[in-house]
Amino acid sequence: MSTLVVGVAGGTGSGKTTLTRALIERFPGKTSVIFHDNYYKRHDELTYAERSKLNYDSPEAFDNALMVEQMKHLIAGNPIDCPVYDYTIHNRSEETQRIDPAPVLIVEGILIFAEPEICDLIDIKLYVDTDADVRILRRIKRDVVERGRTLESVEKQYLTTVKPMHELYVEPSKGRADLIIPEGGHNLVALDMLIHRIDRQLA
Ligand SMILES: Nc1ncnc2c1ncn2[C@@H]1O[C@H](COP(=O)(O)OP(=O)(O)O)[C@@H](O)[C@H]1O
Ligand SMILES: Nc1ccn([C@@H]2O[C@H](COP(=O)(O)O)[C@@H](O)[C@H]2O)c(=O)n1
Repeated sequence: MSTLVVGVAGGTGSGKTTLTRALIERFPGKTSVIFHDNYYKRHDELTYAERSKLNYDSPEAFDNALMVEQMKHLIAGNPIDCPVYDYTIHNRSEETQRIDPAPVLIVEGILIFAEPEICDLIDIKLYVDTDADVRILRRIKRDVVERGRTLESVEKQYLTTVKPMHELYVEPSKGRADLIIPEGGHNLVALDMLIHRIDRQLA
């Protein structure tokens, strides 16, 4: 079985997961997905307060070697036990998740195109492009409702690390994309083109 690797990058809150979900729904049973976020480094040695101050928007925050190794396993047709990240504690959880290989491997994350070894394994590179004001509004809502954060902590993190790292690493990585998609999973024209391209691979 040959594997088509589709990368979905873009800033925080841009709509990456929405696009990823739209692709999974269109190809039931034919996709496996891995999220770069699940490969954030473990920090058991730090307290919650110390972990909450770390920079989570730089390539060094991730265990990229493990992600590359597991991507290669999936591409070779073998299952993996993927780490599972828990944003509410700023740490990797004790669980792992079994992921089986599939004809289409979707890889999602803000920094996947900023890491050459990950980028080199991706066949179709998609960058979801959304204005920064829209993204921060979405992020505030999500981080407070789903990730147990306060408004003040979201604001502080955004200004100290998220925004500068976006400008340093995420935005420049757009240049490595094959396709730049405004509106992500809601862009029906782009979605249709992608579906045709993936259909061709699966035929
Ligand atoms: N094109 C869009 N128009 C309006 N809302 C969107 C669009 N794409 C995503 N969203 C919403 O924005 C929020 C963040 O989207 P998500 O896909 O989780 O972003 P990311 O994975 O890039 O952080 C979600 O609530 C999602 O429903
Ligand atoms: N403990 C953590 C780990 C990561 N983040 C933030 O997640 C963002 C990436 O996820 P998206 O779904 O928004 O793409 C990234 O910008 C990190 O700042 C966090 O807040 N806490």
